Amino acid sequence: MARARLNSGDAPPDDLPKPKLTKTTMRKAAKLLAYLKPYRVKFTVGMVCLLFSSLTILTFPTLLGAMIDAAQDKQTYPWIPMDIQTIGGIAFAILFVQSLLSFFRIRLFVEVAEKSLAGIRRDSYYKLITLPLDFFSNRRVGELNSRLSADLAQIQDTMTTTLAEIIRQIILLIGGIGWLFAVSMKLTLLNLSILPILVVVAVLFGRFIRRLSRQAQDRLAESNTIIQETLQGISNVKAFVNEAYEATRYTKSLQGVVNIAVKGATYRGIFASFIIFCLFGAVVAVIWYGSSLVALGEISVGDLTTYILYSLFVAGSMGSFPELYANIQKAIGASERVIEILDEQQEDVGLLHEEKAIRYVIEGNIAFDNVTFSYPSRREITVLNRVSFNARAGEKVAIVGPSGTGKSTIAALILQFYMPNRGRILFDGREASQYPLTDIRNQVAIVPQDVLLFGGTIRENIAYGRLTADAEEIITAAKRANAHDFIMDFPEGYDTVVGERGVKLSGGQRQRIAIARALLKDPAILILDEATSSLDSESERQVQQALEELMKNRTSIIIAHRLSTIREADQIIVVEFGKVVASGTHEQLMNKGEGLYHHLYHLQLAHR
Ligand SMILES: Nc1ncnc2c1ncn2[C@@H]1O[C@H](COP(=O)(O)OP(=O)(O)OP(=O)(O)O)[C@@H](O)[C@H]1O
Repeated sequence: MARARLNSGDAPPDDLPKPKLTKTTMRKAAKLLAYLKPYRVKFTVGMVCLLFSSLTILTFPTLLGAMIDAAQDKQTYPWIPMDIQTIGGIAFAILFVQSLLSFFRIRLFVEVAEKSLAGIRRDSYYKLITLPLDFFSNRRVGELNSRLSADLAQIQDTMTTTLAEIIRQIILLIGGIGWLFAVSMKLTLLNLSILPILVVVAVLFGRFIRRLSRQAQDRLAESNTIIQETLQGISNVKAFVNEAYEATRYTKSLQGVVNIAVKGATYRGIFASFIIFCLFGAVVAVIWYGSSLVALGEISVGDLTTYILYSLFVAGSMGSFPELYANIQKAIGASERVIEILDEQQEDVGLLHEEKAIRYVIEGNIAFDNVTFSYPSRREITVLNRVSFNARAGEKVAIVGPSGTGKSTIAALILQFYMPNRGRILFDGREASQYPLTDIRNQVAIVPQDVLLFGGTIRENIAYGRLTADAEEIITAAKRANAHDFIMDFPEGYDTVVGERGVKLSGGQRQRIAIARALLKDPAILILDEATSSLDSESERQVQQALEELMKNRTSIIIAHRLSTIREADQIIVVEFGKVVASGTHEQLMNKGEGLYHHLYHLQLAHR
């Protein structure tokens, strides 16, 4: 049964998993009902409207039957006057009340559902942004996002329509069957012996057809992937002269779509004729038998009309239950997954601006004391093994080593994205755990390898370093980061929108924006994850200059890929397979005459 959507948001996809309805799953889902609590008065009023609007609908068949009987000078029920005009008037009055009740029901339910859903959405988002990084490393963010929005859309659909619909259909079903028995016991028994069989067959057949059409959709999606792939890699297709191969591949895939669609059409055709035959067959049977009862004088024509109308109600609600039940199942599965996210353990990060204020100032001394670490998602691999080093406030410390040895992991640990399994990380001689998490992150800035800018203006992107910065401070930071000139070259200057819908910035430009952002933050500790991809020499010079400016007066941890840039470092730490294998200044390490650093340095010189 197709129902119009009354709410915002995307329609939930059909393929949401449906869990078994058990006590535990229901109890979990019920947790979300707490979000309805603040709106319980409106919800209750909505329920009352729903109850009365469903009950009023049930009076119509009786009234209409009585009207037909009144036309033949018969009075079916003593409590309904035998006058067409009066009955017509009553019917319209009830209709009016019913419409009013329906309006309030829909209006209140949608309001309550939207408001409580906004609460669930808000809490899920708050939770997501305060979850530790580990949570995200196990999941693909795009998937998480679409999963969550599909789940929330399903819950929303259930809250706004499915719940109300179930209650309405139950009232119609019970009330309808009650009235059917009241009108004619014999007819009802005949009817009840056919209807359920019909409904069951229809539901089963319907499910089979739905599966077929889903297969057709999947096939179509597959063939669309071919188009997408080839268009994205069109230069490859052309370079390898593989047009013919792709054309055949697509044609084959299309043939598959057609085959399955035609198969679906055959079954759909059978199904439609079967349903039409049975539905009308049932109507014919009831009217046939009913008419003979009328002929025998057992029931009146009005009764027969009343009866037919009630049977339609009952059949309608029986038919709607499978879909409603499936929706509830999906909603419960969706709630479970949302609850799982809401129950995750979050980091100790507040969501109020006041909570950002720094309580313990860090001067900039960092020490790693025998730190051993493996990522929670890959416990079996020890990424850092008893790593120790000491960076005094204001020093430049470079970390070098082959790719994949754990350099970026050291940066992630300084930022407290993860906690060491063993050993300690100290800031100014105090253990990291003694500081509030926000204090550490507020006083450490990172200029990452791959700078991600948000889809806003350049001004907003720089201000992300310190949201309270004024226009002048932003410009000063940009000037110090060698970014001001290129920003002013854009017609809209600082208001230039970057990212997908705006200007695409070059790697070097993005880095300078990130440097300006870090300058604005003015941290005690700076982590510089050098970009692996090399910039052209002019851009490189500009970035290098900006970095020198940024590194002044603070502790800098440089994860270096180009050894030429770190010759001046106060200390170079050489890491291999997660262990510190050597440390010292450039001269000290070179003077050894052998070792990893020496080797790497010569390797890079040779590649110049
Ligand atoms: N989130 C993560 N979950 C699990 N393993 C990870 C994660 N991030 C990195 N690793 C693994 O940890 C090891 C160290 O990675 P890391 O990024 O610290 O190396 P790196 O020295 O910075 O490398 P590069 O120089 O290539 O940037 C690698 O084997 C990597 O596969």
